[in-house]
Amino acid sequence: MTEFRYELLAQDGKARLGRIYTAHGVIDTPTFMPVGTAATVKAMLPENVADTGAQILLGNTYHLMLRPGAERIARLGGLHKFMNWDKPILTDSGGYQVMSLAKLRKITEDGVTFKSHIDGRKFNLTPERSMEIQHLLGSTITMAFDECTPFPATEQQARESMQMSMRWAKRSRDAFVNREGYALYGIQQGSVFENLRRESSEKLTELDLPGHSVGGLAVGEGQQIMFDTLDFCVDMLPANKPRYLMGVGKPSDLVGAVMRGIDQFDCVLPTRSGRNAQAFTHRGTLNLKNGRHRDDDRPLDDQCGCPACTKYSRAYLHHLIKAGEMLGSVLLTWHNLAYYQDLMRDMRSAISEGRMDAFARDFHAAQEGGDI
Ligand SMILES: CNc1nc2c(CC[C@H]3O[C@@H](OC)[C@H](O)[C@@H]3O)c3nc(N)[nH]c(=O)c3cc2[nH]1
Repeated sequence: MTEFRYELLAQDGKARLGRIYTAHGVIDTPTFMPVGTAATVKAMLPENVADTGAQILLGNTYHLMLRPGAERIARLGGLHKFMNWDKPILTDSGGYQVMSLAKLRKITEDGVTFKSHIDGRKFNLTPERSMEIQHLLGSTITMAFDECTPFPATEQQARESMQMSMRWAKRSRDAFVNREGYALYGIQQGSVFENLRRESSEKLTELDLPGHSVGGLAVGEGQQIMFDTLDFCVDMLPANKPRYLMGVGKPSDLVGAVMRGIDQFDCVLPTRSGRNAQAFTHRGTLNLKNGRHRDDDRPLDDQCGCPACTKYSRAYLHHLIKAGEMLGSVLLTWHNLAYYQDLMRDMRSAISEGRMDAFARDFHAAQEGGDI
């Protein structure tokens, strides 16, 4: 069996090249984790997600506890078997989604009670229940149960929210069932306040967890404030363990956050945008709804090897989108995931060769080059 372990292989400034060893396989970092909220990466077969280079997926406690239910997935063999994905799965703990999706939420020290946004059934989610659900799912990496502090927040609001999340982190650690090759990650909170981020990091370090995430960002603060916060909060987390920035982001967010020491990312952007005709390419972002593509027989991205770019034209993709054909969503989702994986792979190469600064300069020049 494999113990859960992080190996730091190289550094270039604050950017890190690493590898995470888990019970379900190895993850090369920096890594992007496609979001598979309801036990599927929308519009994709898992084997095709793996073809793009993804080594780990995301699942969600909130969605799966409501439907089809954690006990049901456990009876059916666990989430890996259920969705036919045998590599690592990281599941979020539910707190964020309760605040963003559920109705009639009530937060107490014990946890959160809420009504399902699907059928109105009442639920109670506590650190202990969140750990039990993620255990039933068979998650490779379990996230502590936390509250994602809204932005903006006053320092006092952020302090109270962070301190409750740290009490919940200890309850999560005490309820987590340790299995070799599996891990529980703590979630750093504290909004944009350096003193609160430090207090949160000290509390998490005391729990001696195998990995951590930076929570409470990508909540509307904007890229500059996010980067300014990362400039001081990432280094507060133990350097010998993975650092995951939750919910991030667009390509330039990923480049900037890798350069500030982040190892893991998740974001709905590549998949959600793919279903909304938006494509991320090496030369910037374009929307295939735009009529200018109707006669364009060029590939979407001439530096991409995915099926959308090697087998079809922009004109065809435009046609599928305008006709509302589901193949349009499939091909653009596939492309965006392939682009994100290529970006992470290119950053891993740049770090290993000590040329991350040059990579970032070339990346921004190509993105702003126009004429795509
Ligand atoms: C988008 N910005 C953002 N997302 C965030 C998520 C959910 C990511 C999860 O939410 C889902 O997408 C919205 C994905 O499936 C992912 O698992 C967070 N989750 C927790 N537990 N704590 C946080 O402080 C937190 C902060 C975030 N900021």
